Amino acid sequence: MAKRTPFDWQRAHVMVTGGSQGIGAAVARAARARGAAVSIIARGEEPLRATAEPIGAAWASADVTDPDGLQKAVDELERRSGPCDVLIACAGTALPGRFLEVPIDEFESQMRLNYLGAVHAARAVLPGMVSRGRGHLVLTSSTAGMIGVVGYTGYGPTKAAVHQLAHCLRYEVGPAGVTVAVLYPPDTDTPGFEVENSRKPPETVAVSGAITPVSADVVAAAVIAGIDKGRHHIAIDPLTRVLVRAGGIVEPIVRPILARTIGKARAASTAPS
Ligand SMILES: CCCCCCCCCCCCCCC[C@@H](O)[C@@H](N)CO
Repeated sequence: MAKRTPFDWQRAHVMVTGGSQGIGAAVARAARARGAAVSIIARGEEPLRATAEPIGAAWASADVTDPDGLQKAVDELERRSGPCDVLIACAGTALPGRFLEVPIDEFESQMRLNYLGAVHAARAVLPGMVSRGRGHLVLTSSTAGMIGVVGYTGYGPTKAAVHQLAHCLRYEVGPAGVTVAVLYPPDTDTPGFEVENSRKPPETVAVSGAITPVSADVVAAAVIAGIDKGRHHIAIDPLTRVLVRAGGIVEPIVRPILARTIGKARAASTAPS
């Protein structure tokens, strides 16, 4: 079998959406450390500047839910640092809660940001990648996009949608030389995770406990290794790796185990003290 040519980071222009903090910022730093030209896109100018300037990255402020604004930012960054070779779509949020207690607009806002934000980012860079016959897209799903997790009725479907987007898109752009990869981070220690934790129902905390949170740098290192190896699936922890491999076979096995954990957590949280 022909040996893969290692990815040439030194000649690459890497763009990261949601790049001003958390996983996005860690990925930007890791790509920069490999010698890539890095551009980061996020909404707030101050956090962007604070992340970009110390590592010598370019930045542009844009909201990934606004396709026109995002396209302008991508065009500007491509004028500055050359065509985008790698797009890592990290912008996203998780707003857990019980289905009937989550405000209805949060279902829509999470779908707009997590799913449509990935769609808009991919559409902004794909015409160029396809015409050049090369490129890497990394779209961020989640462990919670692979398996139903209690308390994530608003979030999980957005990440399942990202997973499906990548699978459908790969058929179209793979033959043109573009690799479409899906990243499945478990709980990751980021500023967003602190906010998420503050609103998790106890049963979500109980189930999430099955996987120990990882650092954003660990996720970033997995992204870099995944691109180096041309992987289509980038999972970090062993449990998520099993879920990614086994997909639908695992769900019926896992469901009764999770149901017991949830039952115990509910009973403990409603027991009189
Ligand atoms: C023997 C099988 C047990 C299976 C247990 C599966 C538990 C799965 C726990 C998933 C935790 C949720 C992961 C969400 C991760 C992030 O996407 C989220 N925190 C966003 O910030």
